[in-house]
Amino acid sequence: MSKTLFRTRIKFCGMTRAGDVRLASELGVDAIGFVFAEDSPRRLQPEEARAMRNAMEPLVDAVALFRDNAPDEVRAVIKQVRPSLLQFHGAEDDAFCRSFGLPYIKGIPMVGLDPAQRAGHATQLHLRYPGAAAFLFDGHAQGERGGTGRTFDWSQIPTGLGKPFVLAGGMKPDNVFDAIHATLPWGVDVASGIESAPGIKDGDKMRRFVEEVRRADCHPD
Ligand SMILES: O=C(O)c1ccccc1NCC(=O)[C@H](O)[C@H](O)COP(=O)(O)O
Repeated sequence: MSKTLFRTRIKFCGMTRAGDVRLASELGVDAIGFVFAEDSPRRLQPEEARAMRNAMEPLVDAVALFRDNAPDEVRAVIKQVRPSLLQFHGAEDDAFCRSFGLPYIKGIPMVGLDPAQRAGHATQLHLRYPGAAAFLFDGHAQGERGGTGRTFDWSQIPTGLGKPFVLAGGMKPDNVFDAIHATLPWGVDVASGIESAPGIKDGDKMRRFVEEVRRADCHPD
């Protein structure tokens, strides 16, 4: 596709208030993430997420995020919230991620990789998650939770993935322009960089974030 027509997708993650969801939709955000990971300060109950799902406009993806949740819990969320995509951030394998019949994004920790993991990373990811719709590269180490606002060394992003990738980890209005230029992701994902407190989104930061992504798309070189 011509560079001038390409548009970097935006996902706002860890929404907990219907007003924030409405503003995100108005700003043209592509996807909204609801967190069900047990240890998250942004964790929602399925009924809370359902209320926010109902505040979403058409043509915006609802993403349900899990970290080693039990299969029954994933199924209960799907039934109540009707997400269009699932996102897994734990030790789930491909068979588990696929078993719910929805496309899935696999979160990949990018901090603390050893040389063996770095070598042939794209191939390893292909073999481990053949069913993934996309990978999301995040700024935490294996076994840690995401959503902490930490970046990672973007030069470690594997090349030759053959699938879209989403850049996450410490994205904020002040660095997302440079991050897009440095890595050319399919999309960017942000949680804490648009917050005033965990789960409480800040309208000005949300607006500035979207403006900076649009600016990067208008200045591809
Ligand atoms: O957000 C959480 O609390 C969370 C908990 C457990 C696993 C993943 C979690 N969040 C992942 C994300 O929200 C995104 O990957 C995010 O873009 C990265 O977070 P941040 O660095 O705060 O932008």
